[in-house]
Amino acid sequence: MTISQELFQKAGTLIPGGVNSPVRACKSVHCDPLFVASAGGSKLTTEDGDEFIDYVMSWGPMLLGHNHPKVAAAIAETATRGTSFGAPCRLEVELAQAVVDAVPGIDMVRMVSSGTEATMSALRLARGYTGKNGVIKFHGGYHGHADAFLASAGSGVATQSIPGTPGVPADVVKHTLLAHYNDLDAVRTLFERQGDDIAAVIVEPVAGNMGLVLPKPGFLEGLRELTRKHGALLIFDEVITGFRVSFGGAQAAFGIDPDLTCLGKIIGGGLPVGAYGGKREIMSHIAPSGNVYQAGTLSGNPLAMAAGLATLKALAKQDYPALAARTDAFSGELENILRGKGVPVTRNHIASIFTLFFTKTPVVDFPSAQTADSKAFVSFYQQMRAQGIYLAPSGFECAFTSFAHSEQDFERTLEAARKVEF
Ligand SMILES: Cc1ncc(COP(=O)(O)O)c(C=O)c1O
Ligand SMILES: NCC(=O)CCC(=O)O
Repeated sequence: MTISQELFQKAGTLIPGGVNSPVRACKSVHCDPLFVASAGGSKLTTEDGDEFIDYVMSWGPMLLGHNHPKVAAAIAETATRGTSFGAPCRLEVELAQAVVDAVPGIDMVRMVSSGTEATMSALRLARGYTGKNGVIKFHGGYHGHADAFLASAGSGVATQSIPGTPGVPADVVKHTLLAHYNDLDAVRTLFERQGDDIAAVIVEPVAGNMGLVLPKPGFLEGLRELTRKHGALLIFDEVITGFRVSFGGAQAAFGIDPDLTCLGKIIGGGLPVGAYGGKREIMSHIAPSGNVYQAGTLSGNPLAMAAGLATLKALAKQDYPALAARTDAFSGELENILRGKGVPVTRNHIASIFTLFFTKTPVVDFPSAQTADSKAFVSFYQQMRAQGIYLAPSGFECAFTSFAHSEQDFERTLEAARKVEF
């Protein structure tokens, strides 16, 4: 047995499924998870001493690469002054300023400790602000694990084929309305039928939890128009796309002005941070300036703020278009290699994110993502992992590159792909 396998066996007796988040268990690719001992730049090193080129990057946060010296130094320096105050600190103001400066739709922002908290709180605010209950989400969209969002969710819910999660009351689910991503007509119909009681549309502006799916031209614009028309809020869940699709997120890249924006992952530089923000008039309804309650013992934690701030400062100096072009070229070559082996492949790419779907069908929504051949994916995943390439263990997730990935990393990855047999 490897050390990872020993640890996983022990973990299984102590932690449900042996993991603290289901997607890590690698169940659907019929592998045991690798236990990571350390990470630096584009690489992970396991407890067994094996090195992997990482395209998971902690599920998105590590856009600068693992253990970036500036981020590590900021955390260490801040820790010398204490780890949690439960009282306001300077770093919260500085990170809030950095977020407001970067993200066009955010005038005010509230820090929380995860993406789940950000989306859950944004929905509560939308309901409190509009006095309505309904929320439209998209099939295959994942917004964390709050009750309202687990219906037809992507990511691990899709990977494990969990139809409707036990434990979520029907009284809650009845307020969640579903449409297919990129299907504006379906959203229009929901508004026509039930518009009086729809508080918000929540959308990943670029979907990243059914694999990567780009918005069709006009889709996001249409959501903006429909929500305005019916007095509902448009919530952009930019937990993946924030600071990644561009420094100002997908909203800056696509020129759409959402009412509320949810952030997570990159904003914490690898520490537990989420945030939700938006128009001053709406945000001022949050307690204590307003009556929509939301709180957190560790919200605005100094170590987390320091990591986020150091990350955003370093990212502001990075060449996003260059990384996008390199990721496009690399993922395009990967696509060519696989196609050359006779397997059908559809590639979706934006910025430093891509997904290769094992299907001929263009992937524009959850049903088309589900046409991908999961057997081919499992085989690809296993053979790549055996050659030191660490991909997300599900066809419904994205591959992430980072500013730390070198051309040599890409070349080694392509070399591994050339050896894969289907
Ligand atoms: C788009 C999106 N929203 C929300 C979340 C939830 O964030 P967290 O896992 O930090 O709770 C995730 C990822 O997990 C996500 O990808
Ligand atoms: N794209 C899905 C996630 O990032 C989730 C990570 C997790 O639940 O561990």
